Amino acid sequence: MIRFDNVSKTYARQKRPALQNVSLEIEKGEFVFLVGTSGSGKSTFLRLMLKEERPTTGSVHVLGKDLGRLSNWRVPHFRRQLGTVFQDFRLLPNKTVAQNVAFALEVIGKPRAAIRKTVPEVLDLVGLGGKEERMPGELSGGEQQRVAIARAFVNRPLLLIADEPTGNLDPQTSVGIMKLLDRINRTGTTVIMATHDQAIVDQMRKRVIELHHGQLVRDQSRGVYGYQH
Ligand SMILES: Nc1ncnc2c1ncn2[C@@H]1O[C@H](COP(=O)(O)OP(=O)(O)OP(=O)(O)O)[C@@H](O)[C@H]1O
Repeated sequence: MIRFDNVSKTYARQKRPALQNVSLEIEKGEFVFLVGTSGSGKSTFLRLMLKEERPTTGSVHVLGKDLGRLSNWRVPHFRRQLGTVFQDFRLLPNKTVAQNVAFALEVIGKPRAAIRKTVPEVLDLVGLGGKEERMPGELSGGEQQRVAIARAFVNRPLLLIADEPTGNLDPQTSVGIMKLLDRINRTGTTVIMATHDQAIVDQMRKRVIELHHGQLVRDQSRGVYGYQH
């Protein structure tokens, strides 16, 4: 599903590489935590998977495609097969909860009738049934993140990429969000999540990949957070 072959990335005008000789494989259906101190390369790793950045050397394969050979005009179609969730939710503030989720389907040309049916289903799945007409500003942080997850999942992506999805949430709310991501993972969606949340990584006991100064220093199944920060 995902393969990094000897991937290094040095940003323009930087001396130190953000990623250095990273090789790994992630299989379909896995749940993977990406950990490491600030600046260790986690976001760079995720951006390479989305083809938002290109490696300086090495190759990245995602969903069977060599991203180095994927032409730019195919990138939007490629990204539609991935769902993304971020720390800061990134909802459209002037659209309702339902409109935020519907928008993800409108941009890919889904028929109206299908949208009308799917949006309430996915909002129920994330525990937001009854809040369809609220504006994002009228929701708690945890609820806003549930909307973001609904939006990411409504296309049934094969891969969900989450960059610190619990970074702005209190511990109890974070547990709810993790239960939801776990449920999504159980439907067969591969989940890759960058995080600084020690309690969550220790609780979930999933595969843990640790980066340090851009190098892969640990790859552990049923792992723990493993370092002090
Ligand atoms: N667009 C960029 N241009 C130049 N340097 C960058 C850019 N993005 C990241 N870097 C550098 O690359 C290194 C890795 O950064 P990255 O954002 O991948 O780390 P991270 O592990 O996600 O950190 P954090 O946990 O703080 O989000 C850092 O030294 C950072 O300063």
